Amino acid sequence: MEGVDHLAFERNKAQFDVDEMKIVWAGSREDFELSDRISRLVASDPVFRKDDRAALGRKELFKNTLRKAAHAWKRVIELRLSGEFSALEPEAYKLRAFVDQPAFTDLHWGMFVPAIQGQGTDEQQQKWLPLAYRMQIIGCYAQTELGHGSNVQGLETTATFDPKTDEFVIHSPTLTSSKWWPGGLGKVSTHAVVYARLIIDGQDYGVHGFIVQLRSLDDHLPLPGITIGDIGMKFGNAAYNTMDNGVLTFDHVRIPRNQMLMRVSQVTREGKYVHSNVPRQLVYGTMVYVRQKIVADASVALSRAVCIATRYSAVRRQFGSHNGGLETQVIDYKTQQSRLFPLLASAYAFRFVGEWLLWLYTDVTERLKAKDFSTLPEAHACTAGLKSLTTTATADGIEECRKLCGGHGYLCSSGLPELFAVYVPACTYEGDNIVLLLQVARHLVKTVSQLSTGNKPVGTTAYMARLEQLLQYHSDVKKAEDWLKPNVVLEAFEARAARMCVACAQNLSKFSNPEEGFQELAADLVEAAVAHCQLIVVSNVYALSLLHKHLGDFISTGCIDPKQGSLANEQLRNLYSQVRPNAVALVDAYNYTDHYLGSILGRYDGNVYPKLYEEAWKDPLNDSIVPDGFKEYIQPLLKQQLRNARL
Ligand SMILES: CC/C=C\C/C=C\C/C=C\CCCC(=O)SCCNC(=O)CCNC(=O)[C@H](O)C(C)(C)COP(=O)(O)OP(=O)(O)OC[C@H]1O[C@@H](n2cnc3c(N)ncnc32)[C@H](O)[C@@H]1OP(=O)(O)O
Ligand SMILES: Cc1cc2nc3c(=O)[nH]c(=O)nc-3n(C[C@H](O)[C@H](O)[C@H](O)COP(=O)(O)OP(=O)(O)OC[C@H]3O[C@@H](n4cnc5c(N)ncnc54)[C@H](O)[C@@H]3O)c2cc1C
Repeated sequence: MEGVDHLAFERNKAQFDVDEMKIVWAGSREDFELSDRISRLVASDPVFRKDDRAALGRKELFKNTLRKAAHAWKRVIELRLSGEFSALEPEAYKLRAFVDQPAFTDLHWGMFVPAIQGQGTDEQQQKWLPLAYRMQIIGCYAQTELGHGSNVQGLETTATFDPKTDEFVIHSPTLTSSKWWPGGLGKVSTHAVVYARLIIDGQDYGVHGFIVQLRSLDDHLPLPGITIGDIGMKFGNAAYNTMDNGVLTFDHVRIPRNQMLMRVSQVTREGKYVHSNVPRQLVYGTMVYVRQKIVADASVALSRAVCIATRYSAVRRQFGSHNGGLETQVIDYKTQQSRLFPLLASAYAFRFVGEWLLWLYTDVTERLKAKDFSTLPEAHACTAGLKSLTTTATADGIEECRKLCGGHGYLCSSGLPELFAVYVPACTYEGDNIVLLLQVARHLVKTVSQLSTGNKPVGTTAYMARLEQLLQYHSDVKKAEDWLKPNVVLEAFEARAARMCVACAQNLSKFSNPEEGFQELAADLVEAAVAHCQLIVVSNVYALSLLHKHLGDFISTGCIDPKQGSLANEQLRNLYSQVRPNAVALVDAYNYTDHYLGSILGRYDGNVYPKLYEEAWKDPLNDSIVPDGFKEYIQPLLKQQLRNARL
């Protein structure tokens, strides 16, 4: 029934202050009030309706996205939500909160602007950022090519310095050098930060960033030498098809020398390459920035799915009726709890580890300003590893939430198929998850190999300083509640990670060619990297469900024995019983509006069945009782069969 809270009985079970938890989830009271205000504004604005996406064709879908993005920008300005331009991140997130589907603005604010901020000189920032902030130009991040994405050093686009004219000539020498994938590129962006091989006097200086105008600011047509378009439909129906991921080729396009991003390296008027003594990897800085953002995004995406699955699990009843009484809520089944509650915990864990990663990223950014590069390897390893870990867990978690909702989870009106289709490329973009874990593994093996030189590991590898102790470690857990002691859990995760890293390092040492060994042992190295990254999350937040899931590692590395593993599982069941009365309240704390969730199963009021039934009839297929095509194709067949039967 309308207006009745079918989940009130669940909300009354909460054993904590939901309003306080809303502040914790938002990060601060100010952030809560801002996000609450924006979400309600969006929910009440018909321009931001989401229920029509599945029925729109690609062109209408895209046009509608442009309309939403333009309206969102206008509303951000009207409502004075646009903070000081220096505080850019909220800009990007405010717009994303309004548009709430992939759009060119993601890459304008999320990559084009940060690339200029991070790799542009002060003069270049003063010239280009005001144009970008006012959206007088629209930018994208054009790095990936048809032939190379993971291997940035393999990019083929060239930027050849012409000393006669003081210009770079940007060119696509091969088909595989075509820029391919950049979001916002296909139909909207007027400019791009293009990553290309810097060539001076025949010498290749590797990949650098260049600001290139792509389209006229008058008629939006591609400039001379530029061929540009969309790469075509992607996974899912609406999903990422609201984004114009593009293809771009250059035919000897000339740009002024001062459009090479020159904070890290410079080219003088005379054509001299100057590389101040900073790590060349600073050219990758934008990717590091986005990877840490993606960890925060993971907690949002996973919490949306968990909110839907938790509320529906509390509404859904199946089996268990006695004497005509109510059937059992599926959330009370231990199997449902063992699948759902670890995801509920993960959403919170990723939210908090994302805060920690933002601190780490901010710290390394400040240090870089002071030419202190000491924590750059740690920042790269943590952003790469946590981006990989959280996006894999979130993509798998959204699919698990669909399954937790049974058949109705497969309906578009559950919100889960769209959420999954929009989310899963996160395992690939901003770095393929395996490639990134291999970067972490390199960092770990290097750390272990340097221990013998007296090099003291710091940051998230500090536990390696206690290697002797960790290699002797065996848990002294004797009863289930021992697993509630944070230090007991932490030591087990440290020992597991240390032993897996050392085992890899020892096996690598058997190879005369280290690179060959690394390739041969890559699968083991990835597992060791996962163990290390899970330790980072655990040391910042949570554990037991991970320990249970990876029990094989803990037992095979001798950290715990099977009995202790079963005690952990026993403790996990006890914890599920403690979570159960708080489950609905814990997802209420995300403070998501029904509009934002876009899910009938996840409705705040739990009024699922009437709304599911109502929604079905809105499907265009129900516009007619006899569907188009039936009389044309099926009825003749039926009649023919009937005639044959009478013969
Ligand atoms: C507000 C909105 C927020 C976000 C936007 C919204 C949504 C996002 C949606 C879509 C965005 C998607 C955009 C993209 O996908 S952009 C393209 C992304 N592409 C990649 O991520 C490419 C992945 N590949 C790489 O990063 C590199 O190729 C590599 C795998 C790291 C290898 O690089 P390479 O130069 O060959 O280096 P190595 O030889 O492996 O290592 C040499 C040395 O360098 C160190 N290193 C590597 N990378 C970094 C780094 N980023 N920072 C610091 N140091 C780095 C590496 O550890 C090694 O060090 P040693 O000490 O061992 O020598
Ligand atoms: C939705 C979406 C949006 C995107 N937006 C942008 C954008 O705005 N700008 C941009 O520049 N790019 C963008 N990209 C491109 C994206 O960054 C790349 O696709 C990503 O970096 C992966 O690279 P790849 O496609 O070359 O994968 P590949 O590296 O070809 O991966 C294929 C397989 O090879 C494996 N592999 C590759 N190298 C190794 C190795 N050394 N060892 C072991 N296994 C390996 C991978 O693990 C994977 O299983 C986007 C991509 C998507 C899907």
